[in-house]
Amino acid sequence: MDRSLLNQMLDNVQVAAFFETSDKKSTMYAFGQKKIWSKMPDKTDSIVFGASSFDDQLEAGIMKGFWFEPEFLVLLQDNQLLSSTTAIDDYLMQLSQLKKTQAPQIIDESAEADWQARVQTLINELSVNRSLKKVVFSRQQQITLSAKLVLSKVIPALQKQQDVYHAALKRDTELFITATPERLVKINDNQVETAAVAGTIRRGQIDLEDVKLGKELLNSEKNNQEHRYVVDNIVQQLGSLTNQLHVPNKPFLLKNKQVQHLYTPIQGTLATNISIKDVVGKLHPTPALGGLPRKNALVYIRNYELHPRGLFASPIGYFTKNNFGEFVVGIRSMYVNGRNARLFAGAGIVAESDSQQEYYETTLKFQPMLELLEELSNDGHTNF
Ligand SMILES: C=C(O[C@@H]1C=C(C(=O)O)C=C[C@H]1O)C(=O)O
Repeated sequence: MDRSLLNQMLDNVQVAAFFETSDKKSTMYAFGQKKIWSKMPDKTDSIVFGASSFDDQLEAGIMKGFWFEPEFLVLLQDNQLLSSTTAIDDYLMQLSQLKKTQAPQIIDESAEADWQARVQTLINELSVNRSLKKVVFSRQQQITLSAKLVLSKVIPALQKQQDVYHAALKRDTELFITATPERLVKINDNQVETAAVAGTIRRGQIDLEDVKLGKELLNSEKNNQEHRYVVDNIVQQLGSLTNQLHVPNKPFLLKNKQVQHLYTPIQGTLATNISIKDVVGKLHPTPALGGLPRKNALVYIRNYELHPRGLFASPIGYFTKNNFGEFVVGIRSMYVNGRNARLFAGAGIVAESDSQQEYYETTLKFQPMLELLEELSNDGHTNF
């Protein structure tokens, strides 16, 4: 199957979604809208794609949350097409000639100058206020581009980034794009898979340094504490929804290009009559994206982050009428509307955190989207 035609089709329709697993075994293209919602619907008689807003703060457009039942779906499994080729050909016939697009250059950038100072205030608060244990604090970077982004260019550039999920959601001029390492939940029959991803250190320049940094992360009391908050909370939240949970007693390392994380995969068997929506609703936001206790952390985020998060750090994915589905969290992400982009990065802050290190960590977490923009500005000819 010529993927470039499918990618072009994403630009030809008003509403679309793209979802690819980190092992690249499963790729989905969803085109056109049969129905739309701003909140995750309870059920579907086919398939629904979408993303929730982080905590329902006032937002416009897709950042309020956007869900749709597609008109047409293309599935690839291990690069093999599962959909009928004639149906695809018929649908692709609607492709209008695409206008030649310009490679988008970054023409303006602005960051939150006082973020590190606000993190320090948060650290001070965490050391005196025992009713707040962890807050995942984020910042945004605004970027003005010289030209609009088109998904037919974005998707192949995004796919160059390895070992992460690739997802995109589009409505009219709006796009949300993520290269996230973090699955929120996958449900297949009655099997549920989730993971705690929290605790971060950079990658080393050479193997020896990388292994040393990995060990440092695995042995770091501060990072293990941050991570345990997430594991314990997931286990607690899933308690009433599952019959059995398998939780390794020690985290592994999950490595991406810029960072490595502590990672605990968690599997279980779903109790009867539990929907994927119930699971997403219970888990989101885990203390990897919100904090602990959840309510207090969300109040803190609302009061001290400068902008609402929209779809950042929120569930993005799909589910079917048979309660199959997969959701990831929209981190290492950006929102684009026309020529304006907003990039997001956050870090879990605890009383033992160092504001300068957290600043550096968020700088690394912006990189996937900055590299994507760099790649697009060279029209796909950059080799990182
Ligand atoms: C919030 C982000 O990442 C989350 C926070 C992490 C941490 O604090 O160590 C690690 C992975 C993610 O769960 C982000 O990338 O923006």
